[in-house]
Amino acid sequence: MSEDCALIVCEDGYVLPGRAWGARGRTVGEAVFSTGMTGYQETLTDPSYRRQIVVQTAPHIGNTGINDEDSESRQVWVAGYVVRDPSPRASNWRTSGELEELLRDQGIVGIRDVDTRALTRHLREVGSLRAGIFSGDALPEGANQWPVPGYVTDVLVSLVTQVPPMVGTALVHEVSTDQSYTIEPTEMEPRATIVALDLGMKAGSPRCLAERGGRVHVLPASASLDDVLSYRPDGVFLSNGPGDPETATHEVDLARALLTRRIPVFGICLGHQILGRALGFGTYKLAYGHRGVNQPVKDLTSGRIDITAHNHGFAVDMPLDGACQAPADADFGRVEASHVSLNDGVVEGIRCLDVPALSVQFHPEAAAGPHDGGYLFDRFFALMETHRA
Ligand SMILES: NC(=O)CC[C@H](N)C(=O)O
Repeated sequence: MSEDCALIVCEDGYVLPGRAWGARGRTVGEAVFSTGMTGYQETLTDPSYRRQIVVQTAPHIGNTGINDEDSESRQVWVAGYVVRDPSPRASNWRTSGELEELLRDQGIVGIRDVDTRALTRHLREVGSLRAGIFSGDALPEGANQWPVPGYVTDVLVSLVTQVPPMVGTALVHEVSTDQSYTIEPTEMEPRATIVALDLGMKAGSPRCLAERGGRVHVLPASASLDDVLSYRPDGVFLSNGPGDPETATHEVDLARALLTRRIPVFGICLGHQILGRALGFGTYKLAYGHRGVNQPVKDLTSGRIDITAHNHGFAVDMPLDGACQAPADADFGRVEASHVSLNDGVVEGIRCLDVPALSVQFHPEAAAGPHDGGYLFDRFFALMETHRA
């Protein structure tokens, strides 16, 4: 193997060789694959990827470098990055830097020249796994040969299994803003006052709200009900975010209090899972999740099929065959699944019939991805308007 060798090692002992890329050293996290052909900058800066090692199935990554517009937050959040064939040179009119420089500057350990197709097939067969990327000084003696000797793999697997599994892991507090701030509507008078709870929010969501006339007060995830109510919101937005939704007890209690007060609620991804739990449904871990910008979802209300952006490893466990009583509280009335994934039948949206709340598991804000789901922001505004009237 080459001097600059690197390894990706999964907790079940599956190992693939590659070459060091980005920062050198060692990183551990949950290995997940993303099928997006575009949008690597948005993926890297999506806080929902906290503590995950992202494998890109698209073989060419970095072709357009990085630019000053496409980041979804203030930093790269992925724990590690696995690619097949990074572009040796970025070329695009918006390029402000090379991707590898960004990874190196932010200390993100990556690996290139990996057989990402084999790794993805492995993750599809056995499910998401904890994994580690090792390069430079983090490679133990004997690792520089292929196949890697069993005793070396054993040492690396023992390091990988030190990271706790994603089930039961709370990460929102690691990524949420610690300061509140306000985003003004884009080129129009405010139409609605919205509180957005930042659970690891991508920049695209408040942008979509502001473009429709929302004055968006972004609050830390730890905000209390009184903090939220002090803004006299027309509606509350629950953002995307990392970790297991079962750990989001504070946010679930907050959502329940909002439902009780009939304040319109709109949730995306983790926000959707929180609304689901607030209504009394469980959440569960998917085998390998949905990640990418090319996922077909059916809107069960209209029958329309959208191609949507996804990034979720968990899902809400609720019936798909029509409305039922919200299990948590009779006061919340009836609720139904509003969207379904056409790949695997996973629930992708919730519609409340008696309280003003809706949510989607996918990403209508796109960034990256198609804008097919943009109408959901319009539904939230319609809900706020009807409710105000
Ligand atoms: N993008 C998100 O909000 C992800 C939600 C949750 N952490 C999951 O993996 O399912």
